[in-house]
Amino acid sequence: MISIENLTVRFGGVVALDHIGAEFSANVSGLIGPNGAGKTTTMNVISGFLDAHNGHVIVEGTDLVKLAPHKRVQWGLRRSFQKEQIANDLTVRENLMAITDHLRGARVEKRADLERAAEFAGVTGILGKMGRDLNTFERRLTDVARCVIGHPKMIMFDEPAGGLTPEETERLGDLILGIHDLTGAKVLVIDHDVELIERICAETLVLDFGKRVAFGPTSEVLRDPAVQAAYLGIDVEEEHA
Ligand SMILES: Nc1ncnc2c1ncn2[C@@H]1O[C@H](COP(=O)(O)OP(=O)(O)OP(=O)(O)O)[C@@H](O)[C@H]1O
Repeated sequence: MISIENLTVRFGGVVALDHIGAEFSANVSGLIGPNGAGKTTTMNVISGFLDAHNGHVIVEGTDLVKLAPHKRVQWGLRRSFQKEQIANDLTVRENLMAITDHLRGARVEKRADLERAAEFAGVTGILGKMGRDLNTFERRLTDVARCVIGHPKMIMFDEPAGGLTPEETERLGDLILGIHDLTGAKVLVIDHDVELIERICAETLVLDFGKRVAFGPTSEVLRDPAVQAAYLGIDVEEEHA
């Protein structure tokens, strides 16, 4: 269970998140909303890039908002970024080792963990390739491998389908769906690709202007007129006229 309670973030006069609450029980959940809705702010608060003015994010009994950011990684929090954090002058293997090096455990276990993550993400064949030589999809797969290393408990993906072809998006969706079975982690996905969200996220939270518009099973949420008006740009008045 990922329990977001009363989460509030302000930037000066802008209320980026206004007392947001949602209890995600699905293995893969979605977070959607138009530009400026507060999606990235939510992810930044959970990962520790930003401080919340108020509220809690409780996962498996731990309030992540209260943990120091580096302790959140040790606890098992992982995230991907809109622009992947892959070092160009390191190989894929070295990029993955940058994660395992920061985790506790014996070297042999870390190596096995790395190999398992690489195999899962489908990057075993490119472990020797330099970061700068990777195409967009290979970078994204490397990012997935980074996220599943080291017994994660919660993984957040920020627009994972950005810049991918429909076929690549489908393969990435399959991978994300497999993460819980591999690691036991809960997954939270932000994306503008509603088809992807509908396919892989059992539950979805919709934000608009920092407020909760809807939360629940994804198919129900996407049919909600308030969501269609806010997110999909459909004029509800017109629809019902
Ligand atoms: N560092 C900041 N300083 C001031 N305002 C900010 C800052 N970061 C975000 N905001 C504001 O907070 C609100 C929420 O922004 P956020 O980036 O979370 O939205 P988003 O839903 O992720 O949008 P997008 O889909 O465009 O990435 C917006 O009004 C934005 O302008």
